[in-house]
Amino acid sequence: MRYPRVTALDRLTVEVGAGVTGLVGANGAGKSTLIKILLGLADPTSGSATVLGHDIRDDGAQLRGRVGYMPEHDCLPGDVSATELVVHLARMSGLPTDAARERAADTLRHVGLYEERYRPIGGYSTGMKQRVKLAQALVHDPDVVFLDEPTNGLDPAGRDEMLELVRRIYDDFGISVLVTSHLLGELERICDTVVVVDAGVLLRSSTVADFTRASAKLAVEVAADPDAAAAGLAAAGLRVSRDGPLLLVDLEGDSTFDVVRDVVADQGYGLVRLEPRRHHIAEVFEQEVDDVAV
Ligand SMILES: Nc1ncnc2c1ncn2[C@@H]1O[C@H](COP(=O)(O)OP(=O)(O)OP(=O)(O)O)[C@@H](O)[C@H]1O
Repeated sequence: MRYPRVTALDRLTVEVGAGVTGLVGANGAGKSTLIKILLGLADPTSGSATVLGHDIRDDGAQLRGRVGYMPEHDCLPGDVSATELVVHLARMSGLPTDAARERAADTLRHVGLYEERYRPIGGYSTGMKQRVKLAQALVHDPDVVFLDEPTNGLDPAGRDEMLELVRRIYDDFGISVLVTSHLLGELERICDTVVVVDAGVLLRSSTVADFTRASAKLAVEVAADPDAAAAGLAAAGLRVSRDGPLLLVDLEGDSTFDVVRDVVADQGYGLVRLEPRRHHIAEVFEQEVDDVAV
């Protein structure tokens, strides 16, 4: 997708299956552009895409009937209530009036809007507005939803609640989700698959499990002084490094667990935690950058 001054998406080839998929990239990476193309709202300058088997160039109206869309920016009219807006949009999607009312009430309740839903949206907090945007994306029971930065502008507690809601869209209703964020960490928590885009170029697309594959280290936390415990474990023949209060022991096999247990018990270090370490996605990227730098 080329705009006059910038190539927003550059030879991006990606396939996304059912489940919750995260689309992550810095501001300007091309996430919103990709969503608008997939909705058939923006015409790519070259290339092709299909959504649920519909070609984006020819079947825009049909595919939008099966897709829900939560736009990024504040686009809600301030002088109507959440109920009025969501009922209206449900009817626009083809639901008869009674069904639209019923679905709107259910959906607003599901996203956590109760009595407030009868008040004008203009007086809502950012978190409530995000919930209205989410409700209207779900009200016509789509097969897939595209959520553009649903956690934008929310405080940490609001982010957690929104992420939980996003995950439940698939777990409770079987509606697949494509959700964008510039924060890798939050997508890692709720997504099955993550697609990483940078300046319009695909960096990586893989399952979160692949990203966060277990590293060959055992994280050990003890109540005693970690320096003393590190020395004790090293004396037993283990290779030990430190990550703050955590001791990272090279995992040679199952016997490493036994050696750690025995040393910690014999020396009375007081075991707090013993677990194979998993990478966070961000660490995988840092590692890849380090490898390239080396
Ligand atoms: N209508 C447009 N005309 C010209 N350039 C555009 C247009 N829309 C987006 N761009 C440019 O395309 C690039 C990708 O923008 P896009 O909004 O898709 O990124 P994004 O990853 O969604 O970021 P953000 O979260 O900030 O919206 C940016 O450089 C942006 O300035």
